[in-house]
Amino acid sequence: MYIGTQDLLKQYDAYLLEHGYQIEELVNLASDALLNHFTKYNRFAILIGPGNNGADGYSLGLKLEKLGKHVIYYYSGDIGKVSQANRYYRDQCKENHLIYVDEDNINTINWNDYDCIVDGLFGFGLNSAPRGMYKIIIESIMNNYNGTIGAIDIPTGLDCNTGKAYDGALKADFTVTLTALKQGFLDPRSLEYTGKVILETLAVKDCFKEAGLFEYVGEDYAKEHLRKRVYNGYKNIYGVDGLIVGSDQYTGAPLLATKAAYYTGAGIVKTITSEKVTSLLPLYIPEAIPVLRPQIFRYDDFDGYDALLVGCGLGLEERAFRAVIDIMTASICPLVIDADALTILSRNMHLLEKQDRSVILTPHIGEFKRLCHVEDYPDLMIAAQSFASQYHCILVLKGPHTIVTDGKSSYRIASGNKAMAVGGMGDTLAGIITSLLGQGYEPLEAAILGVYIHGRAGDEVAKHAYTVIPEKLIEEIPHTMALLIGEIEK
Ligand SMILES: NC(=O)C1=CN([C@@H]2O[C@H](COP(=O)(O)OP(=O)(O)OC[C@H]3O[C@@H](n4cnc5c(N)ncnc54)[C@H](O)[C@@H]3O)[C@@H](O)[C@H]2O)[C@@H](O)CC1
Ligand SMILES: Nc1ncnc2c1ncn2[C@@H]1O[C@H](COP(=O)(O)OP(=O)(O)O)[C@@H](O)[C@H]1O
Repeated sequence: MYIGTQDLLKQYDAYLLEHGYQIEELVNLASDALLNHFTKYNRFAILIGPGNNGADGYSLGLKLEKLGKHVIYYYSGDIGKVSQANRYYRDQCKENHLIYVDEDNINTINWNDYDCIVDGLFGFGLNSAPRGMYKIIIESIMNNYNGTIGAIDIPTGLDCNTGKAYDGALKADFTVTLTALKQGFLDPRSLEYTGKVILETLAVKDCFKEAGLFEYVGEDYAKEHLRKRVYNGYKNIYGVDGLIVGSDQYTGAPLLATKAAYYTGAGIVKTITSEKVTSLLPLYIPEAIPVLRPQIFRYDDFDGYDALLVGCGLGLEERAFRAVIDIMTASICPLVIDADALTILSRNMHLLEKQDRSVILTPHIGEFKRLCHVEDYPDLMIAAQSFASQYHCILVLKGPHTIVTDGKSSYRIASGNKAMAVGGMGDTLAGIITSLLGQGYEPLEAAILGVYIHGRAGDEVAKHAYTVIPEKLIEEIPHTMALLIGEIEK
């Protein structure tokens, strides 16, 4: 299953059109996919907007008419300004089935004459609140209609990217969404407007990835990719991780990252940290190996590691800058960069350009903006893809349904919940991803799997808790992994 934003979906349509498809043909395929979901109704009012959502409405209506259904098309706006496909399908409709709605006749329409209203007013092309007659039509239906409303692609008035309703939106009973889920549907509050969401893909060449759509990653991915531990495994085969984390000022983050790495299955974790943290570490997690962080790293300080993590409570003092620069220039194994190290990196972006190894960056949105030196983005998913592609790195952009992308393949992760908005949660995730990287998972796989496991462990805790404390989440990790691998039952 794939996910798109308004711009990504436009990109997908453009990709198909550039690869030999005609827009009328796509609309025909869209109505083929829609048809089954409407055949149980008999009398249809199809609301038609000016774009291809309206074209889908006409094309669907023509097919319903062929099945003997009663169909009336209600349209409005400037008829001279409709899309090419909209005109093409409109021309095939019988004149006496087309009703132009204006202020004079809106109150004469009895919507309850129909057992189904099909919403083909606006789809992903809507870019502001419906105005004028469109708004009046929506209000008239919402105030008077008692039957079933089925939306094509997106209920009119719902923002495709945010899932927020504009002033004037239809509340559908069900939405048949085409090609990909819309980013806005990830926000559960959108359900009030979409009703049940049914995804239908069109019968076209599989080009979701080429066109840049995001894959939605759930339990199936984790089950397929998570590996069983082997019968005669020895700790070294599960990796030696070096965590360059913590400072005398920030002592909690390194403890959480270290514990999370162990609980995710790391063989050995060496926590290269400040003096204060070296003394706290064994009390919190006796398995950990504290290493006092040198003022200046030498090349051989990085020998023998399978994965490195830098960040998590490192601070922003001069020696933290020194440490990040040393790690970026003198170490060679796969690297995870989190928290303060991202802020330091944002002032030294040239360091990222020179990396000849896998680098995973795990910013939250604030850190990402700092890395990009921008205040806002028209489309976060596209911004994430471009960043990863420009810097040849893997980007884990944290938030609800965290984004993971290497610029070529892009994902949104299904697990995680609002109870996880607690300090220390990012440090926990960084430890999990580093652990998987050290265990030999491919870097992109480690990032996706790490985010899924983190969110899933959080979901397990949230089943019986109002907040998810990182400590509790970490302790849930081994159980969650055993569940996913099928070694224990729910
Ligand atoms: N790959 C796919 O998923 C396909 C999608 N199709 C359909 O095409 C739709 C997208 O078509 P379009 O890009 O033409 O977009 P829409 O049909 O959503 O509407 C775009 C039109 O609405 C106007 N508009 C936008 N906001 C407005 C506002 N607030 N008030 C008044 N007018 C406004 C625009 O100027 C444009 O004319 C999809 O939602 C889907 O239903 C199919 O037709 C083809 C294949
Ligand atoms: N509302 C939410 N829904 C889902 N996941 C969330 C939510 N809030 C936070 N998270 C997750 O918690 C983690 C928070 O990371 P971060 O902001 O770096 O925390 P910190 O800096 O405090 O360690 C991320 O993995 C994020 O995806």
